[in-house]
Amino acid sequence: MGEVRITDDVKIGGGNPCFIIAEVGQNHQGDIEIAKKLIKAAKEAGASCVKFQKTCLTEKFTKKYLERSYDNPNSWGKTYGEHKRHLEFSEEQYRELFRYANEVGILFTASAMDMVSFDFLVNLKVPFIKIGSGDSNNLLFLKYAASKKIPLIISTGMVDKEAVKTIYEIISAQHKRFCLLHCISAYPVPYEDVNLTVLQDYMKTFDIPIGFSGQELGTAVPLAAVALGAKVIEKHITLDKTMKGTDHVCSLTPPEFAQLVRDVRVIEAALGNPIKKVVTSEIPCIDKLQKSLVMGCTKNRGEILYPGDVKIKVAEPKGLNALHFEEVIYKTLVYDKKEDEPLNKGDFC
Ligand SMILES: CC(=O)N[C@H](C=O)[C@@H](O)[C@H](O)[C@H](O)COP(=O)(O)O
Ligand SMILES: C=C(OP(=O)(O)O)C(=O)O
Repeated sequence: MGEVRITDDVKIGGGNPCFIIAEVGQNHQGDIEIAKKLIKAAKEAGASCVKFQKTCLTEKFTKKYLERSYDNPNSWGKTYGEHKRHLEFSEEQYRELFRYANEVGILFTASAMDMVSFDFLVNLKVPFIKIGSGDSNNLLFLKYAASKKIPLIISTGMVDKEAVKTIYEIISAQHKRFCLLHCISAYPVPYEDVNLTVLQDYMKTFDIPIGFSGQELGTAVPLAAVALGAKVIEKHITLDKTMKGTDHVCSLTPPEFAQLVRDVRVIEAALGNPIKKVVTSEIPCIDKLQKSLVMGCTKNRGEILYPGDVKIKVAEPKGLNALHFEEVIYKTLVYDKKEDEPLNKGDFC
């Protein structure tokens, strides 16, 4: 699996730490101060990056769609257009947030929800661009994005494996600086629909870093994703899950996000390497509790050690590691030995 370079210091894939994206999305309620609080919270939680969603409404939606009534508790307007306009930051506000994230010291980017937004983000000089699941079937956009040669992280909700292969082919025809995220687009995703083992299939099929964008509740599923080898994790972050908005319910609060990051780092450390061996930290327990070979009875030099004559016990001093039991049986004692005395190499021949 290749590595994707995001900045001079940050790479995704290989042995690099899992890249953890705090997805603000539209959980800022259209309020730049809340957006800044979320950037700060993402930094303090230890996220690798904070992400927004940039949309040019007339590029992403048809006029009719924007005029459609959007009458629900998460709506910020009577029509979908009013709702989205309320949530959309201007380019100037994006520049302000970008500067703020730089000051705070966290990578900043957004998903480009259309080509106009893609160009804006390229000009803003974000380190990579996210393409959300809403564009996983948008082959024109994917070709355009690939041609710009900026690193991409692409989610694959709402399509099947054939479409994911098409995404892979379109981008890799131009470059390999991209990652694919397994994703199911529901808010929240029922656990039975997550199908996390798709990650393993992606890892077998594609020679690029694979990650997971989770819209289910809690942190168990992204943690399992890391255990399965995900190199990118994306989760929504919110100041308050009860706020108005479609995504708050499946988001993590700052303390939950911080716990996720800590747990991801624990899992990465714990995955270690697959060669089973005795490790240094076990030595005190070996010294204290590992069993060794001792005499089961008193016997003299020249006598044969029959199976019942050798016991396996925790002893001090220790005898031979008990794994050598079979090598001792039917050997002849070279010294006199009392019951419970350790049996060592050289004590028999
Ligand atoms: C597929 C996709 O774009 N999903 C995004 C990323 O997860 C979401 O944040 C949507 O923007 C959000 O759920 C839309 O909510 P509403 O329609 O209430 O503004
Ligand atoms: C829709 C998005 O992401 P995902 O498909 O990963 O939820 C996004 O990043 O805007």
